[in-house]
Amino acid sequence: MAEGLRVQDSSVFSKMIKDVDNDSIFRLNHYPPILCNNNNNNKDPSFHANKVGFGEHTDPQILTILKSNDVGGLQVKSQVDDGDHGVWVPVPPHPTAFCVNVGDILQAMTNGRFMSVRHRAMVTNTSKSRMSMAYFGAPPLDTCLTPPIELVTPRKPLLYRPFTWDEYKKASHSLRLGDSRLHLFKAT
Ligand SMILES: O=C(O)CCC(=O)C(=O)O
Ligand SMILES: [Fe+2]
Repeated sequence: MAEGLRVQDSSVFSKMIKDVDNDSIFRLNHYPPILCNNNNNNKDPSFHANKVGFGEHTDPQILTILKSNDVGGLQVKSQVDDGDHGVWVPVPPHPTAFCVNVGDILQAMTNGRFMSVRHRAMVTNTSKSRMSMAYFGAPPLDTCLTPPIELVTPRKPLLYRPFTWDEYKKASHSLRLGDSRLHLFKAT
């Protein structure tokens, strides 16, 4: 990504994740099937369960590498503008591919060239559990997050003030899952 952005230090993003003190995490999510107490045990083909299993959010870290079993449910929101007019686009499970999401701090570190993606997981299956696993690459807590100088120009001034990953995590604890956290760090 750094090479694609013509950043001289091409390890500027990867070195944060490779650091021995990185704060990366690995999470397993389990979405049990929706059981419904209707009279025909959900065998009615017109019955479509549709519930939010994991609410709309952006991942706060640098990037996420995500994979699920063969049960669908992941959706990403397209074109989020100020009026929040995006539409939900399903991301079907793939047997051999991972889904890679840009996280909030990559958005800050690329000065908005890459945008963190709003996504959610729906539960639509009435018979089979959905399982997903996600690796969230994060820097050490005390890393100062600010874009490389090549990405800050008079035409693209600094969007977010420098902050540490620790500061970002603490600030987001005061917000709800779906709230936008990055705006707390907007440069003035
Ligand atoms: O289960 C999924 O596909 C998405 C999970 C997710 O967004 C997360 O764990 O942050
Ligand atoms: Fe997520």
